[in-house]
Amino acid sequence: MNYRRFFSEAIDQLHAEKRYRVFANLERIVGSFPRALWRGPFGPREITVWCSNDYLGMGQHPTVIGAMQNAAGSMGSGAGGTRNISGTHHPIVELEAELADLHGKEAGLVFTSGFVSNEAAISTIARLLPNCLILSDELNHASMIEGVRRSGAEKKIFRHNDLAHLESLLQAAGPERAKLIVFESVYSMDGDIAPIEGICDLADKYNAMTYIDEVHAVGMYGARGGGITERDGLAHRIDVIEGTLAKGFGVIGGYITGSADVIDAVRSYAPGFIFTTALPPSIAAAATASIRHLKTSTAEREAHQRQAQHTKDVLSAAGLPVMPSETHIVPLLVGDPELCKMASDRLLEKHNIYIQPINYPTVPRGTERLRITPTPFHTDELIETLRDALLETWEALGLSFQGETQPAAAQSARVIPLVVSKSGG
Ligand SMILES: Cc1ncc(COP(=O)(O)O)c(C=O)c1O
Repeated sequence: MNYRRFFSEAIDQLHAEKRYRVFANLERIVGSFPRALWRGPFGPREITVWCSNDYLGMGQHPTVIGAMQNAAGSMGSGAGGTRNISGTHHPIVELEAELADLHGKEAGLVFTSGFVSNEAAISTIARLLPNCLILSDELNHASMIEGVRRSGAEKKIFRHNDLAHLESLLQAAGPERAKLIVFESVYSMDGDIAPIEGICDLADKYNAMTYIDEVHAVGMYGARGGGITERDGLAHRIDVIEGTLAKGFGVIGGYITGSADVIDAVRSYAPGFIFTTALPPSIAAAATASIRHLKTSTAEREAHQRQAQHTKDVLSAAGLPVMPSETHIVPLLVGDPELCKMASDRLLEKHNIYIQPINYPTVPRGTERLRITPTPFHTDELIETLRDALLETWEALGLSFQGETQPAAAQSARVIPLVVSKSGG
């Protein structure tokens, strides 16, 4: 086999399918978020980032940066070992206790990323449970899908947020079989929320275990930032709550929380936890500082919600095809991969606005979109600048406004009803 040609053809294939990804080379500057330097083909240029998952801007919070600097200054840059072999430093132990408290659970366990936490925890839990059947929402994140696959357990996919379908699968499994329901609270591409209470009711009725991914909710929802399960008073009804330290908390790492026994089992059996170097103590210290800050300060959450709603209002009033979202995520329907990339390129090159295009396989074909994530630092003025740049881009590329014919698949991805004409706002 010609290995070089093989990989070159694999890349050609991605180009042909319009799936080849180009990274924007960015440089953040503390104090100026969401502004950043884009190191593009014409040299460094200042742009506004509209697609960061540092949803609350905690990555530039002085308390978080200070905690990281202090811990790095006193404890060094790396953990120096796996958790079992010299890598368990006090800041990690503190962080795990903080996370358990955040979700009202007995114990917490930290991983190097949210991806690893899902992959390691789901695969281990479902592998340990005898003859386990996993029931997985069809829109679950790739990290959960990897966990499901790796477990080797039988899986059934239930239609997105469809309680009736989930119930029929639970019923068919029979009362004796071990069952694990895995789902997210906030779905990151559409911004919708799972019917958590209904899923818990079904789990009780059919004696299933529940595992929720709160990656796009922790820090942002609930009185103390404990996510949608905290906001809705449902955390005690979920067996395992998983989250990230990289988005709302602005650092890096992932975690699970649950009963002491479940956490102990994952800690003892999950290769993704055991056979890898622990998070640096400085990262753990920064994450703890961020969580503690957001447990008591509501200013960031309130400003975030306000600016997210304002962005939705301004863009939909201008006739732009904002898809319905119950959360801070603002998806703008394009419906074609090439046009989606062209829109993103034009926004960056002509308007100094960075929004990464979201194409298949992250979203279904025909529902390609720009996924906009406002933060508390996106001012009203920046939102108006965004609207004007989007309007110019939509006109220049002949993209569909609200109420205009969309590509077939996009038609099923509803948009917020037209408020005023597309030139309005
Ligand atoms: C729903 C969901 N779960 C898990 C992850 C992985 O989290 P992390 O970025 O911390 O690896 C992501 C990442 O984007 C995600 O969207």
